[in-house]
Amino acid sequence: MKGICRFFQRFLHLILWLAGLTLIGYFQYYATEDIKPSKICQPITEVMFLKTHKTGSSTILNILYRFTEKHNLTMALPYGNEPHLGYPDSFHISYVEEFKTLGKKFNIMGNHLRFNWQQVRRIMPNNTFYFSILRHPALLLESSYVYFKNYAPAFRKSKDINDFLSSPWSYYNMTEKNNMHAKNNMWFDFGYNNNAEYDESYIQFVLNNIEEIFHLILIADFFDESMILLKDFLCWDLDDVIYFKMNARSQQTIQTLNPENKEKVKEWCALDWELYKHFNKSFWMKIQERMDLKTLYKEVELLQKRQNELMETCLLEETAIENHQIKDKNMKPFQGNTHIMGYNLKEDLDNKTLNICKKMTMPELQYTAHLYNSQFPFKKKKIFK
Ligand SMILES: Nc1ncnc2c1ncn2[C@@H]1O[C@H](COP(=O)(O)OS(=O)(=O)O)[C@@H](OP(=O)(O)O)[C@H]1O
Repeated sequence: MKGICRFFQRFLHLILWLAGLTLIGYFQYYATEDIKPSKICQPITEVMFLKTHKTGSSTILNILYRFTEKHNLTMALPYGNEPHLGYPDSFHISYVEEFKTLGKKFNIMGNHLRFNWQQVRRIMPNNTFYFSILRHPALLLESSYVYFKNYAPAFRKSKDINDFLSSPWSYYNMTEKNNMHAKNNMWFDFGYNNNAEYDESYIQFVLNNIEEIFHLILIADFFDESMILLKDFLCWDLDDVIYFKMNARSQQTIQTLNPENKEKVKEWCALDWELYKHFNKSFWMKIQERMDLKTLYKEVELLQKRQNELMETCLLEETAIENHQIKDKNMKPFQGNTHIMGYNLKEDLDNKTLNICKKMTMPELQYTAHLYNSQFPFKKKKIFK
């Protein structure tokens, strides 16, 4: 009996000793890392991104496309040769290719759509992480104005953006198609009425609704900070959120609102302004809850360092270039009604590096077609238009 007790005592000592060693090893390992992980976690692979317009959303979609390929995931893609998920119609599952066979099995969703929770939840798994991005409404309007100049009737009729803003009601007709780009575009993209009257209880109701569904709302004006917060929420690696800026306007086409009109946007797009103010505040609160500012900016610095390294490795000019300078016509981004910048790759890259660089610079429509064709090899090829 004594022998058995001693055996168990020794066995217990051995277990305690091994547990102690593991703990010491764990703390030593993380003490030597630059950045300590806030927690040990599993990367999230079920993600829905509401791609709002002119908010840096194509840069995020490129990140999601690369993550999808890296982990061999499935993406809810626009059906047939469509570039978007039915926008500006309210989203319906039939806008997704193979929704009947793959519904609830998709991992990632992120193409342009007008949000409709009842439909989206029918095709995405129940544990999906929902996020989106907002931008200051004045900067967004500047960007939309040139991009949608001939597409939105309200813009088409005005001389320039300051002319439009000086008397918006003389150009804006709420019954005309495609005018959502001219007034409260983010509110519209979230699925709400962009022409609704300003009403505090209605606004509060919408903000509460969005908060109930979306786990995270990023802010384009703090893009790199947003990437760090996103990677923290998703438990992704820093490399997963390194990006090259997509869809930037050429310098020559930039029209800037004068200070008076910049202020006026807060009234003209009052619903978007409330949305932005609310989620800008909650963005910084979420950062505070999850990390201190020192850690945040250390990670931002690492992200920018890695981004610069990749720009040097990949890009012929080491920066974005004008559309007419892009050598490979298959790598030209869709131009809207303006001039959108793109990239030239270096010519002597090895295959592995070339693949990384190509995917980081591939414009949205081309990448959508590429993913579609590899996800649905037996369907008619999607071609980018
Ligand atoms: N990383 C980063 N940081 C800050 N801003 C960024 C970033 N990436 C894209 N952008 C700017 O976002 C604008 C394009 O937005 P979208 O890609 O959402 O446009 S679209 O709706 O898909 O056409 C476009 O804005 P403008 O240049 O003002 O037009 C891009 O320059």
